[in-house]
Amino acid sequence: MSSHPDSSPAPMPMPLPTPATQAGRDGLDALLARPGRAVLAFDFDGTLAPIVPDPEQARAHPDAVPALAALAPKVTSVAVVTGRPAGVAVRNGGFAGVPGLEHLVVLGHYGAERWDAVSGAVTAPAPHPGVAAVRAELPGFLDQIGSWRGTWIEEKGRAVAVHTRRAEDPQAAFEALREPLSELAARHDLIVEPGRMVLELRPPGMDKGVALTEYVREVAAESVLYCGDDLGDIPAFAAVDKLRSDGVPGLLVCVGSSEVPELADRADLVVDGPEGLVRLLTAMTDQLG
Ligand SMILES: O=P(O)(O)OC[C@H]1O[C@H](O[C@H]2O[C@H](CO)[C@@H](O)[C@H](O)[C@H]2O)[C@H](O)[C@@H](O)[C@@H]1O
Repeated sequence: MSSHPDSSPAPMPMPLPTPATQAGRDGLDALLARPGRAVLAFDFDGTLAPIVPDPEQARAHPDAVPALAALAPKVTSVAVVTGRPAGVAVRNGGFAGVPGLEHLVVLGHYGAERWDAVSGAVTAPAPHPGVAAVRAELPGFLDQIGSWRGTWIEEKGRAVAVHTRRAEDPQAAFEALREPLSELAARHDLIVEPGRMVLELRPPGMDKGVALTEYVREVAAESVLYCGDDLGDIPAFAAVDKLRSDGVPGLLVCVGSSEVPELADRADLVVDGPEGLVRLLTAMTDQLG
């Protein structure tokens, strides 16, 4: 066999996995049959970006943005739907100015904020007054209910999050703080959004399911793929279920983890970490030619 670059064989296309459910297979078939009418939406942390102890250090997997950029021109739209502020997801994801992602949309704060690559601007509602009140009260409140060493507060602008991943016992800290933080949130007309070793106090009225459904309608998509890894993605999974019952085929993909087993149970396809998602995106791109 010659090793000359001109005569080297073309790389083998990445094999496309088969979804475990009929609804998922229908969703994937519809997406591949009419990619020009499909929306692909992805969570950020744990899905496009590996989980790390410090949220500031989270970055998209190095192959994730190139994989999205290769696939995006073949479909109607690619969106990132995240609990992060939209601007933070854009920065940590490295999503701005990427050829192929000229029409990317990032729906931040569970859909309350929106960044789009066309304008490069973020639109957002007025801040909820409860967030400022909770921000002021939270440090003293945490001291009062007991010291969970390693627990810390993430300032998110339109929300505040209490992280337990770096506590001595992350799960015990999460469980112990959940109820008191729910009461604190309720006193200020906020809700608690639980996630992977994090309890976020944020305004009510928006979730990833509402955000995804509105976006699918806005771009008149005829099929949808949603991929996530966390509890905050469950409303988006439920939204895809509802869209399917309304006649819009969909594929639910879970980036599996031992921290959120319930999401894998609801998915049509489970992939192994952001690397597994990159393999899926590459296989879809290969399939679409
Ligand atoms: O909707 P997402 O994009 O999944 O964002 C949800 C939360 O993600 C971040 O926290 C998670 O990722 C961190 C970095 O890997 C990790 O340290 C933490 O334990 C995870 O919960 C982010 O910090 C939160 O604000 C988001 O709500």
